[in-house]
Amino acid sequence: MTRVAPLFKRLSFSFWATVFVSVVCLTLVGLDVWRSLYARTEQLNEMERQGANLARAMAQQADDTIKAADIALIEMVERIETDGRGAAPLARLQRQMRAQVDNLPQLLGLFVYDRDGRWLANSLGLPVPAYNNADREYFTYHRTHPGRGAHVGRPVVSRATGKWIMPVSRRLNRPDGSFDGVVVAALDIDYFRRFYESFDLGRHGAVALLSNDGVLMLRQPFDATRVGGGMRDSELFRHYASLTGAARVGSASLHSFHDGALRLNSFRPLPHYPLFVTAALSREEMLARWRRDTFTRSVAVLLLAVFIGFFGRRLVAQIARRARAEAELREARDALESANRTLERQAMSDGLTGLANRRHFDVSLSNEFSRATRHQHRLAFIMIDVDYFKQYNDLYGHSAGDEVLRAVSRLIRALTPKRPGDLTARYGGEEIGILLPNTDLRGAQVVAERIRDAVEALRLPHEGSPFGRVTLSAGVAAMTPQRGVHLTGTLVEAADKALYAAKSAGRNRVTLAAP
Ligand SMILES: Nc1nc2c(ncn2[C@@H]2O[C@H](COP(=O)(O)OP(=O)(O)OP(=O)(O)O)[C@@H](O)[C@H]2O)c(=O)[nH]1
Repeated sequence: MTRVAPLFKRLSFSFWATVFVSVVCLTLVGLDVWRSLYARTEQLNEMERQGANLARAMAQQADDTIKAADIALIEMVERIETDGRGAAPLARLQRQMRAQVDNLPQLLGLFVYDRDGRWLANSLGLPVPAYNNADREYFTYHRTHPGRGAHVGRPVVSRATGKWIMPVSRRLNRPDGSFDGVVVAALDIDYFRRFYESFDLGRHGAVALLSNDGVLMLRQPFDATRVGGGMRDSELFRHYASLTGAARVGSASLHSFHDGALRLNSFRPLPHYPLFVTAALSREEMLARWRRDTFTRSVAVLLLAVFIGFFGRRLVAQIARRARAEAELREARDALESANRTLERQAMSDGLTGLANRRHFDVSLSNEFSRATRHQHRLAFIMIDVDYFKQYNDLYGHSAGDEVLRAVSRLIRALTPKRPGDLTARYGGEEIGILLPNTDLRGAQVVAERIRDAVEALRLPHEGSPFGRVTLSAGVAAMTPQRGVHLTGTLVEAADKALYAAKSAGRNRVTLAAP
């Protein structure tokens, strides 16, 4: 604290004002940068949440759609394997298949093929056998795989309807377990597309349904050249395939297989089938609005900071100018006061000796006389005169005489008591008076003797004096002034008379006035 406080005072107000304006501007800009970064993170988080929600909805819809068709297939397998393939059971089965297709809007048709791929029954009412489907991928799959689970095949264009379908199929077995044909549900690709079209994916977003072995089942926007094709080389598939378990529900920024754009891909597996969905949203598109907002606000904040900085600077400069002007005024006032004090001192003091002058002495004498009268104190006065000074001037010159007066004055000043009211003054010519309030005759005599003695001891040569050196004589008077009886002049006259007596008695001595 003790170090900080002086530092605070030493640095100017304009310095602190500059610091304040700078801190305000920097804080403003800093807060805006922080807010913008926070908004960006929020925007990306929101995008991730949106992608995850989309993926969840798509996975659920695909799973439910396939499951409904698969339940119909399970029932058909059960019927055929139980009731056999006679004309009557097949006619009954075909009626039931038509009813199923009418119930499920995602179904374009249900089909039964024998072990050679020939049509046994269908829900479309087409003559049997109309086509042979032994070449289809799902047919080959079931012929070569003894498993009884559902198989979701590559999307193909239906031979019966000419529409894009996704085949879901199951294997038919003989009682001995050997292959005996396939039942197929043809899912309408348009059914999925209509669902996907209901999502707002932005201009650069995309959603897709893929099989776990890398076949693109469906994509929105729809791309007929890629649907049913392999995507094993795509960044998306490689990333998904590297994940296992719960990690397959997640998201990653990946480059698109289709256009190379960087998108945030949220993926999720279907709960019951070896498929997964992905919802890809464009980071650039999502951040475009954030960029626009940030740019507009940043320009406004920067303008504000520049505005504050500019006017702050002007204000600080003005404050600094005013502070300088005030300092100059203070200096001028101090110089004036000092000059006044010097003038005052000069007006009250004697130029040659530096002692109080006659005017000062008269004022002090009057004051001290009144005070002594009021309090009935004694007031003493010593009148000092250099002996044979005229001769000294004549012998050594006026300047040398001045020098003696200065030396004697210095001595007298040094030896005179310094109590309040004591005053040493040049009374006139080579005469010096010493006013000593609260001092009796004896006390004043001691002072006078000490001065006389000291001057003599200086041994300043004086050929014109019988003593051979500069000496002085003093007359001492003291009184307790009585109101209406004494005047200020009374004390001076008494001292002057005593001085005259000292001169008459041979000089270089102190004479006391008669009480
Ligand atoms: N150098 C100098 N001389 C001064 C000054 N003031 C007065 N004097 C001279 O002091 C002398 C005073 O002489 P007087 O008082 O007549 O007598 P004195 O020669 O001192 O002799 P005594 O006083 O009788 O011992 C005069 O010649 C004045 O010219 C001064 O400021 N400087």
